[in-house]
Amino acid sequence: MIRAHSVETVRAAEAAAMAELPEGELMARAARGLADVATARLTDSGGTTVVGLVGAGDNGGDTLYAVAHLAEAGYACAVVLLPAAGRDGVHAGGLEAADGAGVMVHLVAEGPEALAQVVAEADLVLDGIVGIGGRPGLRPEAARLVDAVDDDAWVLAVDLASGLDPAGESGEDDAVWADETVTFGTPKPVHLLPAGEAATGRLTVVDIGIEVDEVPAAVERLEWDDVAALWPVPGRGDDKYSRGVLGLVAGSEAYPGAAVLGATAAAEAGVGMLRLVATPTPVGLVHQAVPEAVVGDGRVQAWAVGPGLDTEATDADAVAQLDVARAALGSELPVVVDAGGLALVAGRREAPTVLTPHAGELARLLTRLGTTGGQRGSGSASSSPAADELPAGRPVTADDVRADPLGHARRLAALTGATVLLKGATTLVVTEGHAVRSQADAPPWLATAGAGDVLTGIVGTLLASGLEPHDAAALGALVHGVTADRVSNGGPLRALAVAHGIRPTVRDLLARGRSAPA
Ligand SMILES: NC(=O)C1=CN([C@@H]2O[C@H](COP(=O)(O)OP(=O)(O)OC[C@H]3O[C@@H](n4cnc5c(N)ncnc54)[C@H](O)[C@@H]3O)[C@@H](O)[C@H]2O)[C@@H](O)CC1
Ligand SMILES: [K+]
Repeated sequence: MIRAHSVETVRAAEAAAMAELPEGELMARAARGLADVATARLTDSGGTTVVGLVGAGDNGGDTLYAVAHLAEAGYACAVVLLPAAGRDGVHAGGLEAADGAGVMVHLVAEGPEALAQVVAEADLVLDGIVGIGGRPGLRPEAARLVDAVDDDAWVLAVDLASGLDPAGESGEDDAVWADETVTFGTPKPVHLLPAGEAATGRLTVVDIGIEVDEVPAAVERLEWDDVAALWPVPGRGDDKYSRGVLGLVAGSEAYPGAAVLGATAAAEAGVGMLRLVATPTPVGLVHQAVPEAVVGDGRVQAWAVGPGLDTEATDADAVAQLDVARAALGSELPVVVDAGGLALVAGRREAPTVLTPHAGELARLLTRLGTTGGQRGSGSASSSPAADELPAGRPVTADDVRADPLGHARRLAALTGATVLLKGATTLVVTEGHAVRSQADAPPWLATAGAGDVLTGIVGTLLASGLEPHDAAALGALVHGVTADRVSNGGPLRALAVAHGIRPTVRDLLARGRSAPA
C-alpha cells in the first residue's frame, strides 16, 4: 500500500529526525537523492544542461545543493533565484554550495526575456520554487519562467510541483506540470489526489530517514501486492452460501443490459451465489449470459442495487422490483448502490453501504439531500466553490464536484454514513474515520457505458463475502481498473470484455501475492 502523510505529520517527523542528526543532514540527504535521480534521467536522455528554479524556502535549498552536485559531476548548471531579494532571499548554505561548484546564478532583476532564454536551454529543470510550505498558485514571474521550459526538457519537481496545494484539497490551474516528482520520506496527499496527481507525473520517493510508518496516513492507495491479503479466497470448509450470496437488483425494460454486465461481473469475480431481481427482459438476457444466476428474491448476504434500474417505470414487474430495491436499502444487510439506485437513497443507513456515484450523480444526490452549491465560479477549477461553502441555495453541479471531488465526497459520506466511491480518472473512496483511498489503476478507455455496472458487480461480490465497505470499494476499484488496463492493452475496450477479464486478473493478482515475500 502506498501511504501519503499530511504536511503536519511530515513536519513532526522531520523535527524528530533533525533532533537526532547533525544540522543540515536531512537537507543534504534530500539533495543527494534529488541529484541521483536527475543524473539517472540525464544519462537516459543524453542531456547535459540543468536549470534550477529556486524559491525562498528550504525547497529552494534542496535545489541549490542538488544543482551543486550536478555541476560537480560535470553538467552545465544554472539557477534562477526567484525572490525579489535576490541572493539574500534564498537558502544561504545552498547558494554557497552552488557558487563553490561553479553554478551560473541568475536573478529575477535580469528581466523575463533573458531568464526565459536561460530556462529554455535546459535539458532538465529542477522545480524548487516551493514545497510543502507553499501556498497554491504561482507568482507571475515564476509562471513566465515555467512557460519558457522547452517541451523536450525533463521537469523534475522537488517534493511537489510548485503551485499545487500540498494537501491536495484544492485544485490549481497555475502550477508546474512535472514529468516526475522526487519527494522526501513519504508521499504527500497532493501526489495521490485528483487535484494534484496529473501535475505530479511519475512519483519517486527518496528515503531521508524520517519515521512515519507508525503514524496514520492521510491518503492510501492499494497496490497489486495488496490484493492477495484482502481478496476473499474460499477455504476447504466453504460452500456457496458461506462464501456469500449477492442479491442483484438491476436491469429494467428500458436498460436490460446493465443486469447482464453486473451479473457477469459478479460471476467472474467468484460470487458464491447470485440472485437476480429484475423485470422479464433482463431476466431473459441474464439467463442466457449467466446461467449460474438464480432468479427471484431470497436470502442474501449483501445487495447490489441500481445498475439499469428504472425508478420511473410504473408497470407491475417494475414496481415489484423497486419494492425489493427499497427493502434492500431499508434492511440491515450491506448494500452497494449505483446508478438508478442512488435515486432511492433517502439519507443515513446504519448498515454497511457503498455509494458509487460519478460527479453528476454525486451532485444530484447532494442537492436532493439538502446540500446546496456556492456562488457559481467563473468556470476555472480554482474559482469554483469548495464543498463546505454552501451559502447560495442553488443546486450542486457536476462542475462543483469536479472542482473539489474530495470535499464533495466527504460531504456525502457525512450525510449518509456510507462509503462514497466517487468515480473518475482517479477514483476516491471516502469513509468517515478512515484515510481516504485513491485508486488510479484504469486507462481512460474505461470511461465507457456499462463500466459502472461491472464495478457494482465486483463490489457487491466483495460485500457479500464479508469485506468492510472501505476495503470492498477500494479493492473493487483496483481490480476493475487493472482488468480494464489488461483488456484495453492500449486500445478500445467494452464493458462486457472487462467483466470477462475479471477472472484471469484476480487469478494473476492472487498468484502475485503467493509469490511475494512475506
Ligand atoms: N523540513 C525538513 O526537515 C526538510 C525539508 N525539506 C524541504 O523543505 C521544504 C519545505 O521548506 P519550507 O518550509 O522552507 O517551505 P517551502 O520551501 O515550501 O516554501 C516556503 C517559502 O516560499 C514562500 N511561498 C509560499 N508560497 C509561495 C508561492 N505560491 N509562490 C512563491 N513563494 C511562495 C513562503 O513565503 C516561504 O518563504 C520541503 O518541501 C522540502 O523540499 C528537505 O530539505 C528535507 C528536510
Ligand atoms: K517544488
